[in-house]
Amino acid sequence: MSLPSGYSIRELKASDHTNGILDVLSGLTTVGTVTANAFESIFKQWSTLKLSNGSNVYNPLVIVDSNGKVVATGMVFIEEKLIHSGGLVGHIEDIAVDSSQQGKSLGKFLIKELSLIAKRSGAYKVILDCSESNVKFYEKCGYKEAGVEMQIRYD
Ligand SMILES: CC(=O)SCCNC(=O)CCNC(=O)[C@H](O)C(C)(C)COP(=O)(O)OP(=O)(O)OC[C@H]1O[C@@H](n2cnc3c(N)ncnc32)[C@H](O)[C@@H]1OP(=O)(O)O
Repeated sequence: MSLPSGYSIRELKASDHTNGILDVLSGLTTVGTVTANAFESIFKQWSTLKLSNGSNVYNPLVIVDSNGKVVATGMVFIEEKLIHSGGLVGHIEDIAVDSSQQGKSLGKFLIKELSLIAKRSGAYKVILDCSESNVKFYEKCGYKEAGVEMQIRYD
């Protein structure tokens, strides 16, 4: 599977603050105020954290169009556990494809790349939470329903 012509995938950069990523994420949920300083500080924190095996904990990716504008984004966060002999679990988070770019397999490509990062980092599984309306999409990406999400909110 490859990206459509004109699109490319890469790791998030500190300079992506002004590159459309926050607009893309607003198609997923409320983004709120993220100043350039806050973006840089979060980016630095994500870039710094490492697992015991040296792999990155945070792995944010973006897909950009031929003008370099972010049109899709998502990340896999790798959790280091005590169980499963110090096993690693990937958590797919904050997946969003710009509304004008949906249906071009960008989301599927992004999930494939994020899942591969988790596998290469040593994860024994990758999990995610999604709405009922996105179940079919994740099934097309090879994921299967397992368990029920529970939450308590403080916002
Ligand atoms: C862990 C999380 O972050 S969950 C939150 C996911 N994000 C959102 O809901 C934000 C808004 N939605 C989006 O950003 C996008 O619609 C996404 C990420 C859900 C899908 O991205 P797209 O690039 O549009 O999907 P893509 O074109 O790769 O679709 C892959 C396949 O899934 C199918 N598909 C995509 N979305 C859906 C859906 N909601 N229901 C059923 N099938 C779907 C496509 O038809 C395609 O099928 P095919 O391979 O047989 O042709």
